[in-house]
Amino acid sequence: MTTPADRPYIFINSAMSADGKLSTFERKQVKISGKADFERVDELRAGTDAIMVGIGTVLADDPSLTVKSEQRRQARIAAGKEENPVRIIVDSNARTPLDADIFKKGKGKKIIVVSKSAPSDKISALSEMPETKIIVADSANSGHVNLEEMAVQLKNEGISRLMVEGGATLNYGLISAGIADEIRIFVGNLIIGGKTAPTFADGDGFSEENLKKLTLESAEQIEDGILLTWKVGNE
Ligand SMILES: NC(=O)C1=CN([C@@H]2O[C@H](COP(=O)(O)OP(=O)(O)OC[C@H]3O[C@@H](n4cnc5c(N)ncnc54)[C@H](OP(=O)(O)O)[C@@H]3O)[C@@H](O)[C@H]2O)C=CC1
Ligand SMILES: Nc1nc(O)c(N)c(N[C@@H]2O[C@H](COP(=O)(O)O)[C@@H](O)[C@H]2O)n1
Repeated sequence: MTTPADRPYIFINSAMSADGKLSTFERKQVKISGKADFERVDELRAGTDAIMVGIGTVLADDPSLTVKSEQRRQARIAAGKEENPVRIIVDSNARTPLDADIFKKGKGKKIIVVSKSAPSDKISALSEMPETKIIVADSANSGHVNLEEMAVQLKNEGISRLMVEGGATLNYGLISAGIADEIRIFVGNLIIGGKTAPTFADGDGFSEENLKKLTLESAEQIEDGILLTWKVGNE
């Protein structure tokens, strides 16, 4: 059993529709938030040590996860940091495409977290990508990466503050592992619908006696949406 001191402070930032969806049934990136929220997310990115997504988001959206503002990148450099936070993909089977935007856009370190059963040829191909480190984590019972053990390894890499940008399955994995400390959700002014569209937290779901309790820290209107900030009760 690890303690919060053994791992980074982990917060999830997502944008969801008014009906709780992260994207459409086609699982393609949807513009949920506007310019003001985009700036807020960029500021959050610039203030973290690392940004993490699941392999599902890489395959669906191909994000670059870079800090977009030149001014914010320069401020990081002036503070003695890389211009982008470390970019991390949780990818048990080393499926990250070698032509993913994370490798093509922006400077800085990348970490791919794989499980011990990932194919060795795929691991070695990824490890040859520039500024890329492979972390091999234990497998959870599900066969996916053991997120708690991964978090300890990331702390040992010098990551103290970790921002997670989804998607639905990774969000649930972190919350159910009891290692998500804070959740920031921008609720946008649209309905996406669809029973197979990803929600903020998919996975198996909690039974009634195990529901995860949150404490509301703030609710702030941004343009036509609301930013909700919650602390997660992990005790
Ligand atoms: N609106 C928003 O803010 C955002 C929306 N999205 C949307 O979300 C969708 C993608 O979500 P989703 O498909 O759920 O993919 P995720 O990005 O959540 O990645 C899930 C994958 O991560 C890997 N993984 C490894 N270990 C674990 C673990 N212990 N727990 C959970 N996952 C693990 C698994 O694949 P493996 O076993 O192969 O490793 C799993 O399938 C897309 O439609 C995207 O557009 C995504 C981000 C933000
Ligand atoms: N904050 C926010 N608002 C939206 O409307 C979104 N669709 C997302 N999606 C996330 O942003 C990632 C794209 O990052 P890059 O621009 O490529 O750096 C995407 O993968 C989702 O994580 N976020």
